[in-house]
Amino acid sequence: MNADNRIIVALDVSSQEEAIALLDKLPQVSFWKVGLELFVSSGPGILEILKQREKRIFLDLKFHDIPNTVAGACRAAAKYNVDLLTIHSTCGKDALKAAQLALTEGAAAVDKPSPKLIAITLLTSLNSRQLAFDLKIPLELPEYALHMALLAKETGLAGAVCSPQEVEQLRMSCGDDFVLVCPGVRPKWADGGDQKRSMTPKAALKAGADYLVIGRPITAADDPVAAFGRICEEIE
Ligand SMILES: O=C(O)c1cc(=O)[nH]c(=O)n1[C@@H]1O[C@H](COP(=O)(O)O)[C@@H](O)[C@H]1O
Repeated sequence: MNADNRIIVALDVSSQEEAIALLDKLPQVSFWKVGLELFVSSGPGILEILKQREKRIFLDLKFHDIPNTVAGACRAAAKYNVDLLTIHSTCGKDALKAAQLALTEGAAAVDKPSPKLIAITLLTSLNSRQLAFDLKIPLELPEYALHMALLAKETGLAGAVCSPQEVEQLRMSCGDDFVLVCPGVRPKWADGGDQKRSMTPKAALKAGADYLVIGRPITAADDPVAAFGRICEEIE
């Protein structure tokens, strides 16, 4: 796979019009992420637009609920025929299992391939201090992230979302077939913003990420085309 096919650009805007403007500006991007801001603002229409343009789609709705509810949400999401879908590992094993089963059944019911369900391990906006003092988790951060990834793997999920700082360890423990998606990616020249566990795109890929999720360093740049091009050059 070309290095630039491994970049998923986050469409974190608040209207379909803004999203389409970014799609028009960046036709070279092949994989887009639709997250909570855009989906809640404008609904599923954008998914159809991305499909018409033959783009791959990461539908990042980060489900987090009881088994019956996440299963229902996954069954409904299966009809969108996206490539990746997210759920929080902290839902627990029963909910992860129910979600995976419902997604597979939902996709079969509409005769579409099943999206890959991937689990959030620990949000990249959190650091070890917050894990210990705010969330009161009595584990070292890398150990916690690995535990959450293994929970997803043992439950039959296709992969996990993790920070690039943990991806090497997760790759070693979860194997090559487990899809590892890394947000919290920052080129040296970009603002860190609210991301706490970052690495550069090149270092994240070298550490074992399958895909990088990058938003603001591209979409909020003065020149998004130049920013995307610069990142592709840096990782080639
Ligand atoms: O699931 C995600 O994609 C995600 C998980 C995570 O732990 N951290 C994280 O930043 N994300 C998403 O990745 C994107 C990162 O955007 P930027 O910080 O602008 O590059 C946002 O859309 C986040 O919702």
